[in-house]
Amino acid sequence: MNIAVIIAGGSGHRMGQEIPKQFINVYDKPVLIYTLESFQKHPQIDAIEVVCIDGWQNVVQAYAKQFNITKLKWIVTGGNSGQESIRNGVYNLEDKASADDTIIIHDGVRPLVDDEVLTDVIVKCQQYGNAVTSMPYNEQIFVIDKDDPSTTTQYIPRETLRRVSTPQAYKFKTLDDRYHEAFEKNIGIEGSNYTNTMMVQLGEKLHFAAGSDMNIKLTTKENLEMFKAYLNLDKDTWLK
Ligand SMILES: C[C@](O)(CO)[C@H](O)COP(=O)(O)O
Repeated sequence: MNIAVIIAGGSGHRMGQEIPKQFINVYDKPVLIYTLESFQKHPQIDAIEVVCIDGWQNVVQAYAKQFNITKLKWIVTGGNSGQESIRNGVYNLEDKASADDTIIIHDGVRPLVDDEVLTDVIVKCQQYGNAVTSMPYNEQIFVIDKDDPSTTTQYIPRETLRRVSTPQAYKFKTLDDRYHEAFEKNIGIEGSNYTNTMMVQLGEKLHFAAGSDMNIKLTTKENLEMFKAYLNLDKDTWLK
């Protein structure tokens, strides 16, 4: 089975809105539903779990019914951080998923994930045991000087870098075991950590899958405007 775990646990403070960003309506549809529709229509996705900010579970249920997200099987309450939310989603699958199932973790606020990106991350995970969506860097990256943070004297050659996003796919047993280990040992769970950085800190080798420039994360108001522009560029795909 291929199970999507959609992380919708954030409160959206960075966008300066009262309503969490995954629930903001764009052309009469919540951002989260655009994301769920991408998984709903992908033939290789068997089931969807949403990890949701507390208090919004009924809203997710109602929207899923309204927009016909029939693959949605479970709604789990998020935690106090991104890593706690993903962990809750993974632990909820312990009596539902098999060891070899592919678990596709995705940010609920990345609504423009397309079929090619989803297919590649699933295929690569089945081939290598895990896969993370990634893109090359096309800007130069300079390191902040620790004694004088508004200056720099060092850069990282961009050819040596990949920027990683979601979806990311992992085999269920490894993912579940690694979350237990990480929370027991307090490794890779603080601050801006995510499944990918936790896995690397625990010694796993990750495999790159194809990414897309369109697969933006809606963090700021400007991202939201960009999202609308993309929707209008390809109305047939996204605004049906
Ligand atoms: C993929 C990711 O950038 C972590 O590598 C993820 O999108 C981070 O999400 P966050 O909500 O900004 O922590």
